[in-house]
Amino acid sequence: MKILKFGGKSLANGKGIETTIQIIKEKAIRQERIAVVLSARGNATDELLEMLEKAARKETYREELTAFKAYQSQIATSADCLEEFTTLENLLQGVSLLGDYSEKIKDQIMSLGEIIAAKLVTNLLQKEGVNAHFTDTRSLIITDNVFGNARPLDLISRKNIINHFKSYNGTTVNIVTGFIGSNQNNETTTLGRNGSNYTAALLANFLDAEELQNYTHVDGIFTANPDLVADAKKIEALSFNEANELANFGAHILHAKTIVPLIEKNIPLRILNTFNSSDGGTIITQKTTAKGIKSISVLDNVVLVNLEGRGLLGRVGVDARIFKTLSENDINVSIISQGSSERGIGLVINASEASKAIVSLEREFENDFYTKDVNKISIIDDVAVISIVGQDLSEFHKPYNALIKNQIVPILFNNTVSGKNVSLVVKKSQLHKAVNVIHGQIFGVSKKINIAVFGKGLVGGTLLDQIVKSKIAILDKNNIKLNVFAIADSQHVYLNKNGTADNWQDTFSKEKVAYTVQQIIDYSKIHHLENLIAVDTTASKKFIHDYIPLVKNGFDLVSANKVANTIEYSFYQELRLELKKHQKNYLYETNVGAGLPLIDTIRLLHKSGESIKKIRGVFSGSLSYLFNTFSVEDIPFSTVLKQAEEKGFTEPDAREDLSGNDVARKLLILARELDLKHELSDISIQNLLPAHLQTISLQQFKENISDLDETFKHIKANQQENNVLRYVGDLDTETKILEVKLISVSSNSALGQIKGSDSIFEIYTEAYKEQPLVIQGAGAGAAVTARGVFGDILRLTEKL
Ligand SMILES: NC(=O)C1=CN([C@@H]2O[C@H](COP(=O)(O)OP(=O)(O)OC[C@H]3O[C@@H](n4cnc5c(N)ncnc54)[C@H](OP(=O)(O)O)[C@@H]3O)[C@@H](O)[C@H]2O)C=CC1
Ligand SMILES: N[C@@H](CC=O)C(=O)O
Repeated sequence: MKILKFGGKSLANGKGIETTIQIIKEKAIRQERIAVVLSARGNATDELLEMLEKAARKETYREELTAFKAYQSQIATSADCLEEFTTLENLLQGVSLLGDYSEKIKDQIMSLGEIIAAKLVTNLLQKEGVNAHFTDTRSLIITDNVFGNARPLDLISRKNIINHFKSYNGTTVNIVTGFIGSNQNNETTTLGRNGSNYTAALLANFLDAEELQNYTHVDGIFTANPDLVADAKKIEALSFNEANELANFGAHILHAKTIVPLIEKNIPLRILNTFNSSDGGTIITQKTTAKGIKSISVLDNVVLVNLEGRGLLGRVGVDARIFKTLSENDINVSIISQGSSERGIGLVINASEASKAIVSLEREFENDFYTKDVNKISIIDDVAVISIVGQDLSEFHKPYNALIKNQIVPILFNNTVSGKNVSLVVKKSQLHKAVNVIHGQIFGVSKKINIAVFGKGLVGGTLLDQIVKSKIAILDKNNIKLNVFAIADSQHVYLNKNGTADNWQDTFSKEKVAYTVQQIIDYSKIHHLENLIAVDTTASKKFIHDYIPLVKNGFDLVSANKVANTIEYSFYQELRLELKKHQKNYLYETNVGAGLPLIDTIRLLHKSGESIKKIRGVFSGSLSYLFNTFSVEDIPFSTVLKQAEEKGFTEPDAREDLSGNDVARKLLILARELDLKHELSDISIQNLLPAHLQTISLQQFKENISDLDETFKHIKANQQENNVLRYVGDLDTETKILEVKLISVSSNSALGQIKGSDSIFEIYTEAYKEQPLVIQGAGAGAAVTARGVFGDILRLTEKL
C-alpha cells in the first residue's frame, strides 16, 4: 500500500482540487492500493483560527463565516457538511458569549477543516466512480489529553488503524482526515504543527506502507527556498538523517516527528508536486549519498535572546537555570551561543515565545539583577537563522568571506559538533541577500555579479556591448553571471534587477527615468542585490563624489575616469581609507595606458621593493596619434585632431588632451602609486592650446579648431631634419620632478618610431637601469579601454 498525503494548496478550489481528484482517480483505476490523508483545504486552518480569535474578542465573524462556508461548499454542494457548519456556528457563538476559549474548544474548531476536506473529497471521488470511503481519524487515532499538541497512544491507535483498513480493503480508497484524533474520553484533539504529515507517517508505519507520497505545491526539497534563491536546485535524493537536519532548521515539509515513524520501518518518503505530475520529486530513504547533500534552510520567525552579566563568569549553574526556566515554560531553544568569557549567552527561540521567555527569565534572575551579576536580558527581534545543512567548518570560510565582502556580518554563528551543520544569525533585512551569497558560494551554481554602469558614452557603451557579447561564455566557463542592473548617463538611469536586455540602447531610451545615485543604492538594497560593482565610464568631476557613498553601501569600484585619482591628495587618501574600512576594492587599470597592463606592473614592482627611478614616454594615445600622423603627413593639424576624435582616442573634450592635463593626470596617478604625494599643480605642464581656445565652450572650440593649424605648422617646420614631434611625460622619483611637454626627437629613436595611437612607457628601476622595462601598445580607443575596464570587472569577480 502507498499512503498519499495532500496539502492545503493541493486541495484549494480550482486547479488544485481538480488535479488531486484526477491523481487519486487514476491510481484507483490502475487498482493501486492507496490510502489518502488530507489537510484542510486552501487557507481553512488560518480562517478558522481567525474566526475563533474574533469571536473571543467579541467581534463579528459573520462575514468570514459566510465566506468560509461558500468557499468550502463551492466544489461539491451535495456533500453533507451541514453538521460541521452547524457545529462551527454553535462553537463560535459560545466563544463569543464567553469572550474566551479553551484549547479543547480550539481543537474542536480546528479539526473541522480536515473533516470538511475529507468529506468533500470523498464525495467528489464517489461522483467519479471511485469507491471512496470517508475515514474520520477521531475514532482511530487515540491520543493523550494535550489539546493542541496531542501525542497518539501507539498500541491502541495502531490496532484501530489496522482493523479499520482490514474492514475497508480491496477496492476501497480510504480518505483519511489528517491532523486530528481524540482522547480516551472521545474528545477531539489535534496533533500540533505538521499534524497531517504526522498522520500520514503514522498510517504508513502502522500499515507497513511501501511509500509515503507527500503531494505539495513544490517540486521537492531544494538547495534553498526557490522564493528566495532563483538559482536553487532540486535535490533528487536524500537520507533520513539529512532530512532530519533539514527538518530541524526550517524545511517545513519535513518535521522531525513525521520522519521518525518512517525511519522505524524504513519507508521511503517522496515529496511530489501536485501541479507538476511529470516531476519525480525528492525521494528520502535510509541511503546516504556518498558526497552528502547540502541545503540552506531559513528560520525567519525567531528572536535572539541575549542574557548579559559580568557576574556570570565562572558561576556554576547559570545555563542550567536558563534552560530549566525555558523548559518549564515550554520554550524550545534552537541555537545557543556562549563566549568563553561567559559574560553572556545568546539563545534563538520562536518569535511567538519572546515575551514569555523574557518575563520568565527576568523572574528567574531577579536577585541577580540586584546583585548586578546580570545586567541585561534583551531581545533582538529583527533576525533570521540561516542553516547550512551538510556544511562543516573546513570550507566555511568561503561563504563567510563572501558574506563579509557583501557587508553582511553575522550576529552569531554556531556549528554542530557531530554531523554537519553551520547556522548563522543575520539581520532579517539582510536575509535575502545573505542566502543568495551563501548559495552562490556553496553550490557554485553561478556567482551573480550585479553591475551598475555610470556613463554609456563611447567607452561605457562599448563595455556594455562587450558584456552582452561575452556574458554567456563567462557564465559557461567561469560560472559567473554578469548582471548589469543599472545603466546611467548624467541625467537618466535604466534599472532592472534581472539585468538589462541585450538591446540595452532601445530599452534605455524607452524606460529611462531621472535618478540620483542614492536611488540606485536604495534599489540595490530593496532588491537584495549582492556582489555589487559600480563602473565609472564618465569623465565627470561630479560623479566621483559618489564613490564614497557607493563604497559605504557595499559597492566595489572600477573606473576609467581619472578624476578621482587626481584631485587633491586628501580625497585620494580618504577614498582609500573608506575602501579599507569597508573591505572594498577600486580598480582603475585603464587610467593610464588604456588597456595596457601598466598600473599593475608598476604596483607589483613597487610592492616587491624594486626602486622605480623614472618613468618616461608617450603617455597619451590621442596625442600620440596626433603627432605620429601630423609629423609624417602633410595635412592640417585640425584635420588629424578630428580623425583622433572620430576614432575615440581623445577625451570627451579634446582640450583635456591638448592642454596637457590628461597626460599630467596620468603622470600624477603613477606618481601616487609610487607613494609620492604630489598634486596636479606640482606638475610642469606645457599647454598646447592658445589662450583664446581655452575658455570658450566645447562647441565653439570645435568650430574654431583650425585656429591651431598655423601654430603647429610652424612648430613642425622648425625641427631638425628627420625629427618628429612627440608629447612626452617625465616622472623622476629622485628629483621628484614631474613634467609633460612637447619635444622633437629623431625619427630613429624609440620614441620617434611609435605608430598610430600607441603609447610607450619606459620604466627605469634598480634592475632595469640601462635598458628600461618597456610597455608599448594602443594607448587609447574605446575598444581597448572598454576591454581594460572589463578586465578589471573580471578581476574583481575573483575577489568577491
Ligand atoms: N577614450 C579612451 O581611449 C579612454 C578613455 N578613458 C576615460 O573614459 C571615460 C569615458 O570616456 P568616453 O566614453 O569617451 O566619454 P563620453 O563623453 O563618450 O561618455 C561619457 C558618458 O558619461 C556620462 N556622464 C557624464 N556625467 C555623468 C554623471 N555625473 N553620472 C553618470 N553619467 C555621466 C555621459 O552622459 P551624458 O551623455 O548625459 O553627458 C556619457 O554617457 C573618460 O573618463 C576618459 O578619460 C580612459 C582611458 C582611455
Ligand atoms: N585621451 C586619452 C584617452 C585615454 O586615457 C589618451 O589619449 O590617452
